[in-house]
Amino acid sequence: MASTKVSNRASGETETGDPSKGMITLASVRDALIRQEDTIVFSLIERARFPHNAPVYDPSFLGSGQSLVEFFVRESESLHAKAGRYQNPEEVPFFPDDLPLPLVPPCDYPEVLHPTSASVSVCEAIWNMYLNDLLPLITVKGDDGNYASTAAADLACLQALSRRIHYGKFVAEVKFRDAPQDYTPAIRTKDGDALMKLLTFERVEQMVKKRVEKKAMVFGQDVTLQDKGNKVEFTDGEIKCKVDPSVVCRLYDEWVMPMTKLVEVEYLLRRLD
Ligand SMILES: C=C(O[C@@H]1C=C(C(=O)O)C=C[C@H]1O)C(=O)O
Repeated sequence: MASTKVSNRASGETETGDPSKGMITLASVRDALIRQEDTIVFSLIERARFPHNAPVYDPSFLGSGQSLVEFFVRESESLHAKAGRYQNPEEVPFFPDDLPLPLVPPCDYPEVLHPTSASVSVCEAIWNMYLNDLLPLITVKGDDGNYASTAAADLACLQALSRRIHYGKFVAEVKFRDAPQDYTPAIRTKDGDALMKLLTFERVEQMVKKRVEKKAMVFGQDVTLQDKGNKVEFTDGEIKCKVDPSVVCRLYDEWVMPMTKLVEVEYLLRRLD
């Protein structure tokens, strides 16, 4: 199987693979996706601590026509851009227009992605899915006034989802390099459906869904103890999860994996430009 050199910088741990080996393979890319599941599940658990807090999403709340969550994400991305975050091809901003230039010297990220394909972004779809579909499923109705903390939790969820979904570019690059003879005809004829068939692995998708459901169950449990005088024991009892595991499974099934595959297709369609 072909592998792709990504980094030999001493401190350069990237999501794409083991920097000590400096290579990526489909297995190492999938390992990175598995690790990102933890970040996504934990960020959803953090967001679910707060009720829906509708004013955060109300464009009239600040009086500027921009919702608090949009303001929070735009301002955060501006700061992150100055610090050089978007020099990293693994990071895709939600609001790329008018971002300030980095104040830090350029970082020589290894060129793994094809230059014209690197610009693929499904941020708008992620934004709409998160606000309209996912939030009502992971939060209870209500308003506790914790608006800034809520927006900060939203930012963490949005960034984790975006990173995972846009990671499809790296998946697609490795798949292409592993089997250019399979992908090239469909790329040349711009056949998105054929590309979708080629890059889909049903069995892997089944495992992803099962694993994230289990992670939501394990990570979202309260661990309670009972002090029995001479020893401390775990308390048995009903398990209540902080985020519904079936919702996390559904998130991956209906949105995360389809969007990742859309990124893969869009990337491949431009791969030979
Ligand atoms: C990401 C991959 O491509 C597709 C998308 C998947 C996902 O988003 O988890 C899983 C399997 C494939 O159908 C992959 O092959 O690992």
